[in-house]
Amino acid sequence: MNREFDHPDDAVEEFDDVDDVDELDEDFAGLPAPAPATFTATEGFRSGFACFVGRPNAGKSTLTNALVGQKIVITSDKPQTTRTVVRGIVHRADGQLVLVDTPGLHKPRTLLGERLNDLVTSTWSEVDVVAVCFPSDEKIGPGDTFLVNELAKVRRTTKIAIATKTDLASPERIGQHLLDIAELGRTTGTEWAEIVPVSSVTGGSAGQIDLLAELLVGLMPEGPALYPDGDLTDAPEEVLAAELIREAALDGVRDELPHSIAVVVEEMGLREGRPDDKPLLDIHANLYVERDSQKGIVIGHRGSRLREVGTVARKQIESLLGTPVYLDLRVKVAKDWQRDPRQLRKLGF
Ligand SMILES: Nc1nc2c(ncn2[C@@H]2O[C@H](COP(=O)(O)OP(=O)(O)OP(=O)(O)O)[C@@H](O)[C@H]2O)c(=O)[nH]1
Repeated sequence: MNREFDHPDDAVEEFDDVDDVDELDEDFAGLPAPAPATFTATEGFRSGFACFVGRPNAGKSTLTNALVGQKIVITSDKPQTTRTVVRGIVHRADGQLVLVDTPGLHKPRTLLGERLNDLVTSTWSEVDVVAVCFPSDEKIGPGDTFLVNELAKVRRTTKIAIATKTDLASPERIGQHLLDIAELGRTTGTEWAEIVPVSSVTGGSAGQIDLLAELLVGLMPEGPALYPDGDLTDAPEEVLAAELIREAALDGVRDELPHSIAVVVEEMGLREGRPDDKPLLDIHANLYVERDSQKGIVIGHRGSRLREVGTVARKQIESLLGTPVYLDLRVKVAKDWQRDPRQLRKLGF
């Protein structure tokens, strides 16, 4: 084994980038304060819950962020990145949409997989609309058919189909894809209320994100706003911070390692004794892996990788929460946590 990997704790101690904070104070303008809550119901105003489902990597999290207009859900090119149910809130003049982001439905191989699948199916019956995402650069496959068949059993919920990632496919391919989606609806007995092609990266009207928001709001029941103006998510800040750290840690790791990484924020609070105009948010987080060998990979040569992960995550957390952050990140081994009910509970599943 590489000797550097034997001293992960040195690496963790080296990771102390509080010095960066002064640098940051200068150009840190902060985010605008949230507007006061307005719960008054206007005639014709609609509000409700929608959730995106689809095979792993279908683009659900990216779509949630595009609709909300800010990154509140982590994304990655590793399948099955999404674990927690984070709600994004879309504010429009004609209504409010609360988006529930669910993990991808897949054949469970571990206890974690089973729990995630249960979470998905119970969400479907509680929301107003389920939107199934079918990536336009991939053919509809057995996984999609399995999912839509399962969804068909949830009778009352309105279903729509979204052809995601249209920027990655030719117009002909998109046309065929839309026909295939309609056909899948027929063979599974699912009535699509809408079939909408979108791209989350194209921007402007060509991406059709705004059109999707309008259609979704139109499918919601009439009712007052459910969340105050300006709220973009109701996920606790600890969860958002942990997710951003996990996202940074996932970048560049391969094989089974992505699934072995879990992050828990142990402590988070404003540092005492700081001047009002120079606050500092202390975050102490543990990054869990399943085996000793994985610890070395995450930490990297003399802690270089962990430092990089910490810096990327810290910047993302700062931009989301609007406060300079001191991030203390430690790597720990929770042996085979994906298969161990006690460990799963501890890690929040
Ligand atoms: N080109 C392009 N890439 C996209 C688009 N939407 C998502 N992606 C990419 O596709 C990959 C998967 O996107 P996610 O949003 O994480 O997918 P997901 O369905 O939430 O994935 P799980 O968490 O595994 O269920 C990421 O690399 C995204 O950047 C899109 O509209 N266009």
